[in-house]
Amino acid sequence: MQVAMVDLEHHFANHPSLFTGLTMTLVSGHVYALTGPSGSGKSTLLGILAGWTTPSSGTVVHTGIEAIGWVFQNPHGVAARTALDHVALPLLAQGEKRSDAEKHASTYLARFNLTYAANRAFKELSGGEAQRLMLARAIAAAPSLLLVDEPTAQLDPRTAATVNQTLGAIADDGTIVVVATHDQRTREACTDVIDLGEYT
Ligand SMILES: Nc1ncnc2c1ncn2[C@@H]1O[C@H](COP(=O)(O)OP(=O)(O)OP(=O)(O)O)[C@@H](O)[C@H]1O
Repeated sequence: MQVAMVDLEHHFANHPSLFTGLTMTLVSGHVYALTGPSGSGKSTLLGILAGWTTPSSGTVVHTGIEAIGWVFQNPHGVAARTALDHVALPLLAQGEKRSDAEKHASTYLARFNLTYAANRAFKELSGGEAQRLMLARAIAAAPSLLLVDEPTAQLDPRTAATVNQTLGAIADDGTIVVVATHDQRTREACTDVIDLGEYT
């Protein structure tokens, strides 16, 4: 399973290039921090990796990528549903029995330090808990490629730290993870860095 970026260049009509000459192969089990100044094209590159945006030149070759997951900067959940329900849902959708899905969901909650919050409604969760829940839910859906956009942007530094602590373990199942971020500590929690500042 891999995603190969080959000589990518992108610019919007009548604008200069955001990045150029970007060649890199993303592999299973790695968590890539996607960094660069504001406006350098991080979100645009996530869209290119997902296949939503066609690069101006170069190619992205997906090998063995079946499902792509996203986690956005603002957590979205169902207010009255519990944390456990949010993670069990993708497992039920994969055909697991409810009892198995809940057991399995509990292990994902544990991985993101949320065991204590399993039976809390989404609306009762703090920003950091809700963001960790989004990561747990995304991983439970077993994507081959997970794209995460600024997971700590809305969080204070202490809460952000609780999210960053879980990032290292996020690719344990072999998922390829790309995290767009401005946060130095998020960057340090990842295994690799793609710095768009190097491709201008
Ligand atoms: N559809 C579009 N048409 C024209 N310009 C666009 C479009 N989408 C984004 N841009 C511009 O391209 C540049 C890169 O945007 P992008 O959101 O990818 O940057 P970013 O690195 O994610 O920024 P930030 O760190 O501020 O979130 C910005 O100047 C943005 O205004």
